[in-house]
Amino acid sequence: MLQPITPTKPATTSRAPTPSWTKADFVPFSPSRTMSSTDSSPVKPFPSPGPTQRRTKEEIERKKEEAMQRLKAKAEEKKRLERQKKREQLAAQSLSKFGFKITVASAGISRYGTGKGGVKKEDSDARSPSPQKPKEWAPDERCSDEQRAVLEQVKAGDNVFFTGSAGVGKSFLLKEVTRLLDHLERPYQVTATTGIAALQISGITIHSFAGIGLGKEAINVLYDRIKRSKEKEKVWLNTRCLIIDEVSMSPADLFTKLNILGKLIRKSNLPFGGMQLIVSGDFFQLPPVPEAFSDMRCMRCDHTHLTKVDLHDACVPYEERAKGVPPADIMRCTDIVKRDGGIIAGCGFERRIRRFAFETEAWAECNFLVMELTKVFRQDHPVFIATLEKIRRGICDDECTRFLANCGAELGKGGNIDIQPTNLYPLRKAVDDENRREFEKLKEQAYTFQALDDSRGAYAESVLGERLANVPPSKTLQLKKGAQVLLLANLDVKNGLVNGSRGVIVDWVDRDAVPLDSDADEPVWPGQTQRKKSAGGGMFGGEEWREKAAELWADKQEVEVFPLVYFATGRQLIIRPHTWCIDIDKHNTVARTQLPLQLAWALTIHKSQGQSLDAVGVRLTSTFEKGQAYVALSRCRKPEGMKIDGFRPGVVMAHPVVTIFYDCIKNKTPFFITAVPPVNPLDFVPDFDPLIDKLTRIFGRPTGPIPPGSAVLAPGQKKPAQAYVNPGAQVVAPPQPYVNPGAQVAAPPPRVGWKELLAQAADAFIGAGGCASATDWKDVDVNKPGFDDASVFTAEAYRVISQATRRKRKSSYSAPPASDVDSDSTGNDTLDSIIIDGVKQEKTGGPSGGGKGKKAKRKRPRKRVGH
Ligand SMILES: Nc1ncnc2c1ncn2[C@@H]1O[C@H](COP(=O)(O)OP(=O)(O)OP(=O)(O)O)[C@@H](O)[C@H]1O
Repeated sequence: MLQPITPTKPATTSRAPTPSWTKADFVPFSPSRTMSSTDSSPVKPFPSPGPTQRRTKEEIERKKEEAMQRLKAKAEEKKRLERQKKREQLAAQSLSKFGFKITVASAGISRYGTGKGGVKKEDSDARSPSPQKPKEWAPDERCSDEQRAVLEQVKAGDNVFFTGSAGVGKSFLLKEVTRLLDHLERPYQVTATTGIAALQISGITIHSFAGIGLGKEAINVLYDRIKRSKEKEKVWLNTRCLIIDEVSMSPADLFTKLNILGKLIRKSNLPFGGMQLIVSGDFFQLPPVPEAFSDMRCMRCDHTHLTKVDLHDACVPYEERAKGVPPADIMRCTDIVKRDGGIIAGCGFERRIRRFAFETEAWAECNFLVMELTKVFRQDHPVFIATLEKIRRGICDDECTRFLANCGAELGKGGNIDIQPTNLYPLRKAVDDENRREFEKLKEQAYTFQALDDSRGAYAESVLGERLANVPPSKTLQLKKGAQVLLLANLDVKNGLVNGSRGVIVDWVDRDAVPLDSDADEPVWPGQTQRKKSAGGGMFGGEEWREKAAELWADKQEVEVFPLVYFATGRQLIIRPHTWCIDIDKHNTVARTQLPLQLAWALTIHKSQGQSLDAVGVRLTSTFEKGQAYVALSRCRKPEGMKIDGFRPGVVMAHPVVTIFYDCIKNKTPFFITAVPPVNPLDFVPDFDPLIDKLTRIFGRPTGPIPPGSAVLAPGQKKPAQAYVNPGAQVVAPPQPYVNPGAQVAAPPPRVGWKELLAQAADAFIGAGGCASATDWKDVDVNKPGFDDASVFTAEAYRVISQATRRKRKSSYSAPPASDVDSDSTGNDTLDSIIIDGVKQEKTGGPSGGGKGKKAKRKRPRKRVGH
């Protein structure tokens, strides 16, 4: 074996150096020479050959081989760059035809400056200030006075809601807000209510921030989910300031849940647990997608059986009818009597079905400083701006109709708008038809991909086709090189590859290709970013199961390639199959595996919200939603770049509640007035929760029935008490509940405690023959098919209680009782220092209040399960 040349020896010199070894030291290497363990003579190292030594044949061969490799690598690199350039050209060409530009964004976020990119660290951390904090901060010089005023309020720490028509620069201003927060070193999170809106402001979705998935479940389920993950909890705890864009698309329930979750996780009774809230949006634009009646779940106990009940006037203690606000339905969580005699207990919780976030108590609690931006930046044509403002408010007079009829004169005539318009349609079907037409124009070879559908449960199997008939990932997907595509899944949120991202297919990659380089400009191998990290191993929908589904999908395809897509964000990605699961109920799920792509020459109006476009074709024939026509018509920068089809005054609609809300903002009058106090967050936490004692000390014990809610304060109103004495208020102030003398006033439903609920559920479970007695619960496999919600609930509750009891017993009351059971606590809020209303409270009684002395023993009542 040869020793490496030591660095002290020059590798090449003009003269041969004198060897530092003697001839006697040189022992030629002979492979036959073996070393025996008994050989006592010290083995001398083989000396390195000097530069004058002749190279061996093998060495020459090796060098030659290396040189060849280098040449090959160089040639490949050259080819790669050429291929890359070609792909970029193709992508740029195809996207720019539609007015999209490729913006090469670096990975992560530049915290100071543009605020571009995703979250640099793990998603778990709020964006905390970086060490290179800019010394000086000044708003962008383009900011208007209104925009500067918003920044001042943000700086002051107020909860701010800024609103205004489309194009007044709300998203633009949010970027300025993040620059300001960076400067102030105030940890913040930038979120939006949809993936595409989040992409516009380089943020994440509000769901992703909160760690609540779709957020449809009851508050206690979501709370549990967050508490079980240290990372998710850390995000909530570390965020000082929460930014939410496109708040108009946030369902009212989601806003309510986030408020309560914020309080519970941050252990503070302040709205959203004391975070500063900066929300922006225009409620005249598209509203949140309404929840189907069959999908509604109880916010308190996650029961799926809700029934509509008559408005009992005693529960409507605020004035709203005088303003013309239509009364909202009340849904009550009720029992289900099963055919076999068992009962799945409902908790009796009632809530009013509201659509918009501003209709909730959570909104009222936040006491937003409402700031309306009025200067429109997207358009500069004064008549166009005035027309859009009328349409925003649901007004369409002759002047508007005439103006809109003359729009789009230059489009397609080779004038100053030479890009192909992006067509916007209200319905997905029309979008699909147009995409197919454009697709057929491409001369490239078409590849077809068939979806793989699967189901769990007998019922799911019977409705598989029906349930998957209208989902966006199509059953048969045809793609070609050069096709414009839309991503249908959040593949890499940090790098802006989210549901709605636009790109072009620039190449085909062999399915068996080895993982490619992870250069910034190279395709990221899908395994790194596309694998959905879902728990559950081989279970239906679990990670292993998804991998298997992807393999089965691949076996089904006739072609063995994946598309390489170049996105408008400047990133490219090999797109592999993705699986979507739709839960019908606990035991039935349908799933589709397909490439998460859709052709995208045309877009739905929903997907276009928040975008500015230079050339648009607006097709309004089948407009079905309030605000839809306004969103479509306000996307284009110039009237000459917008061609309108199917316009009639009837498509211009504004939601009456939104109109009332904005009138209140304009007149500085209260929207709703309420005497209902904010709900106690503990109404949504089971009383066997391990942290219940600690939480009770912060929030107090809930008393009385939970009001059905939805009583909202006016923008700018301070407290409910002040609302009634506000002399400036121009509305009839009704402090007394409205009681209809003719109506039979139904009594509010009795309060059902968690224990009763649990007992009822247990009875139902045992009654249904689930197991013989309560003690058998611990052996229950809750994942076994055939178990209904109640039994799962009961069995899991049993587990929680027994775990907590075991932990308590283990500690033998020698350690602080609450922290014993608080296995999920972050550790900085033990019994000795708890946070009440955002203020750290020191517990008295211990030496120097620091909690280092012996803790007082505390007798804790033994908890029993229902019966
Ligand atoms: N102060 C400003 N100076 C110059 N341009 C601005 C200013 N504010 C916003 N803009 C530009 O106006 C256009 C529209 O802005 P932006 O998308 O932020 O509006 P928006 O209110 O969020 O619209 P939408 O409600 O449709 O989402 C963008 O091109 C943006 O760069």
